[in-house]
Amino acid sequence: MTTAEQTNPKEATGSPPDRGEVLLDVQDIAKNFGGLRAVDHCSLTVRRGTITGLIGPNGAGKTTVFNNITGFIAPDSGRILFQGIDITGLRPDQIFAHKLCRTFQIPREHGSMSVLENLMLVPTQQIGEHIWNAWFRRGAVRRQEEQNRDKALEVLEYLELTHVQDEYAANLSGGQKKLLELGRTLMVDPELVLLDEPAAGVNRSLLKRIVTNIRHLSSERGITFLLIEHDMNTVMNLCDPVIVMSEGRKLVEGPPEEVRSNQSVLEAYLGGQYAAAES
Ligand SMILES: Nc1ncnc2c1ncn2[C@@H]1O[C@H](COP(=O)(O)OP(=O)(O)OP(=O)(O)O)[C@@H](O)[C@H]1O
Repeated sequence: MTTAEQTNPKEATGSPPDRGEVLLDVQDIAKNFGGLRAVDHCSLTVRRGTITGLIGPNGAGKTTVFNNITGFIAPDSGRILFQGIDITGLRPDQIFAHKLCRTFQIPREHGSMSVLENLMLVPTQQIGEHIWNAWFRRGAVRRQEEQNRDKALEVLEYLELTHVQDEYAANLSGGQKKLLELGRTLMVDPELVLLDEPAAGVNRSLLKRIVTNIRHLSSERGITFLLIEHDMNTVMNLCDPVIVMSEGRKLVEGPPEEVRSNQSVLEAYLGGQYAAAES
């Protein structure tokens, strides 16, 4: 057995001791869809300052865990703490307001709006949304819109998307749409960003930019990341620690090189093929 943390599925807790405080604490969550157990008493933690990878074979339950954390699907049982606050069962917008943000496997841009407008739409506690504010506090509303626009322009510059700011979002390439998704999270200065397959459908040069951006946002702005990714090169380059899920639970957690050579991870990925080759 390697030094990667090998966990009993029912007691899957803990992480390497030499990291920052626990930012996200997923405690024993379960989610069934009819007779199918998608998440099976899964526990995991994400420590502040890390870029944590969440990997596992298709159907392991990774996206369902993301949906549970971000309020898109409530878990049937278990608890989720973010910065020590119980966020279990809160709505997505309430969780977003805690500065826990996510991107989607398939980007969800507003195609008929410009790239700049897509960013300006991100809810940043806009006072103009209340009708009486729009009537009686017009100056304040205008100032906030200006601040919002300045923030959006800064995000676009950071992500090197300024040249497409007036383009319809529908016209962006797959990689640019992923960058726009990342940009939406940056509108609220997030604490934790969950990225669902940031490398999927992205060409090599844009993938390099996305990886560089994630690294810089982590080291320069102190943003913590949890990302699901099937592209192992990206995971190995970017993530530490790496959490492996299988059959709805955390199987192993550890540094990427240890996880890669872990026997139970190989078995989980290769399943029957691996067992047959061994015998
Ligand atoms: N809304 C749903 N209704 C019914 N079954 C679902 C639903 N969402 C997910 N599942 C099932 O739950 C299981 C876990 O799915 P999930 O998408 O969480 O896995 P995953 O690890 O993210 O897989 P992938 O890597 O292929 O995206 C799968 O068997 C999937 O078919």
